[in-house]
Amino acid sequence: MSSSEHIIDAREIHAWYGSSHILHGIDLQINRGETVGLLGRNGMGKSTLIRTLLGHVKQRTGHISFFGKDMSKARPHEVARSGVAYVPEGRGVFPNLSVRENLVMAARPNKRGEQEWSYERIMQTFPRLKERETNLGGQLSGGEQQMLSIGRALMTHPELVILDEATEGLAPMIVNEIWRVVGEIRSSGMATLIVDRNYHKVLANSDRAVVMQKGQLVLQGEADKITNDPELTGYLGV
Ligand SMILES: Nc1ncnc2c1ncn2[C@@H]1O[C@H](COP(=O)(O)OP(=O)(O)OP(=O)(O)O)[C@@H](O)[C@H]1O
Repeated sequence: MSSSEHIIDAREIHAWYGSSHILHGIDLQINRGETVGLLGRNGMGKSTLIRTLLGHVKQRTGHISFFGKDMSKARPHEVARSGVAYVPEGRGVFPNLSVRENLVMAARPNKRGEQEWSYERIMQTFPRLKERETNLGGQLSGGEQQMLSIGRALMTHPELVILDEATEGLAPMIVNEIWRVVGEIRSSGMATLIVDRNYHKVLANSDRAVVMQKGQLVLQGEADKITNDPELTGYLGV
């Protein structure tokens, strides 16, 4: 596969916070339309890897390309323009704008100039947001804000959407809603990188999974194979 077919092609990534060496030579590729689960215990470097790919961690070495273009030194706003949407835990919502305004202002057509994820489609996908259409972002529950944040990401028509702990701290019913939407995104052909504590759900909803331990990738492969790997539970501490 040529590198331009990879959405992300990261090689030998190292990253530091001050003098703490956190990532130790990570190679990660994400292909078009692929759903990848990123697993590992707390503190193993998952968020740091995502933040490094997005240009938020300045102390980094290695090679990162997006769609075959060198982005090793890119800054966050340049990455954001490259077709990768990041949904951080419970953020990215404007509290003083309505649900509708939050969504409409994010809209950007896809490469063919179409609004595949239109406002109406987002309303169908998230019936709870439809009920809150005129409410302000700041009046929503945590789960609704998370849905709005995912909805905003979809309306930008990214090639890849990164969901970092999207279900963290939410009520079970909302968590189920979010997993349903993850399935819908997957079947729409949009690539996804998912981090979530519920590794069963991650594996059930991914094509491929990678497992991190102490800043390194220690296990990777097709999700159904990883599920049955006897080393998995050891790496996850479960
Ligand atoms: N801003 C920071 N400054 C210094 N050290 C940090 C910072 N953020 C994270 N770390 C450290 O980097 C290591 C990796 O943390 P990271 O958040 O990437 O792990 P994680 O796998 O995402 O875990 P979690 O699920 O707990 O977020 C940890 O040892 C953490 O304490």
